[in-house]
Amino acid sequence: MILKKITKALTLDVDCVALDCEDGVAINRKEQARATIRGVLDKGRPDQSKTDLGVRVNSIDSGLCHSDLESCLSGNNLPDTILLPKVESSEHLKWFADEISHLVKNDNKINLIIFIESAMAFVNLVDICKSAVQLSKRFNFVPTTLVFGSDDFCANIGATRTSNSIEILHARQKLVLTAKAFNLQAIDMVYIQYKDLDGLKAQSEEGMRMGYTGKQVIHPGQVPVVQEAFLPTKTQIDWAQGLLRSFEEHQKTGKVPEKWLIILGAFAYRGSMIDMPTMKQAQNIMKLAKLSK
Ligand SMILES: CC(C)(COP(=O)(O)OP(=O)(O)OC[C@H]1O[C@@H](n2cnc3c(N)ncnc32)[C@H](O)[C@@H]1OP(=O)(O)O)[C@@H](O)C(=O)NCCC(=O)NCCSC(=O)C[C@H](O)C(=O)O
Ligand SMILES: [Mg+2]
Repeated sequence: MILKKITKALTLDVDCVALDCEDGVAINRKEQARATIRGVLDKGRPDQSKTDLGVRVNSIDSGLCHSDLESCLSGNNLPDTILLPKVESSEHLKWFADEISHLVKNDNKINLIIFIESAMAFVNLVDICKSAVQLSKRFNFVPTTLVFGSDDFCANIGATRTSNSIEILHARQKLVLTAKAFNLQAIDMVYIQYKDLDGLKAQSEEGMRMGYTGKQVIHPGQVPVVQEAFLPTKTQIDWAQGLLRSFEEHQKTGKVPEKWLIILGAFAYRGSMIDMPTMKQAQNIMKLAKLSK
């Protein structure tokens, strides 16, 4: 990623900027990318910026990861997050924990975002998550997120891309399911046709409905479309607020609002049966709405 793009990325209203040493950088530019990233970290984050500043290092098996980590973890300003691509086993996590223990000298905890992007990674996914959680208790990193690396995944399993993405459906569902089991965020696949904003919107909304908490973006033009797709709509917020208000009222007064019909512990609200799972969905919507303010 060249400095011009990094500078622009740091002005965007995004949750995390990933400074890339990996697949966005040509093999003969790796040293230059490390030096540029070191310079950006040394300058410090722009004033008032709440954006998480991350570095995507090269994969452990590439043989380049140690030098990437050494460079980005060596100065006074550390990145908030390391994005570790092509993680395939708990051994990879052990290697990473050992590196971090040697390179991070103070008590700082670095966030870890794990890219899952091969058949072997999916076969070992539960072990990878267990290992990340266990190791984080003894080493100074915090696993926060799994990312679905769909492009590498398709290359790895020899899949052909289709318009309805059937070839990645199982993996896409497995990632979100496993992430949630370990209380990790799940970040959805990248949409590489960066000029096709309608296609991006449809894929983003699909990911959000599947339970993903966000999506990778590769171009500034993708940011507003993805943010809108992952935030609750006004209609959803009105529904959730109304439901929670009515429920609180009911809890206080013990009276059933007239519009509620109690049936075996459930009640009716705006024409739907509501029970505890639906209340939790309403709470999820409000939590997300508050986070986005
Ligand atoms: C895809 C691109 C190469 C297109 O770049 P470009 O032709 O320069 O686009 P534009 O002329 O439309 O750019 C308009 C302005 O926006 C800036 N820009 C473009 N992209 C970025 C960016 N990523 N971050 C910040 N700023 C950006 C341009 O500089 C222009 O600025 P200005 O002149 O001031 O108006 C390019 O978008 C790009 O390189 N994107 C990133 C590619 C990348 O990182 N790929 C790797 C990540 S995806 C992945 O890893 C997949 C995953 O691992 C998997 O396996 O699935
Ligand atoms: Mg990849």
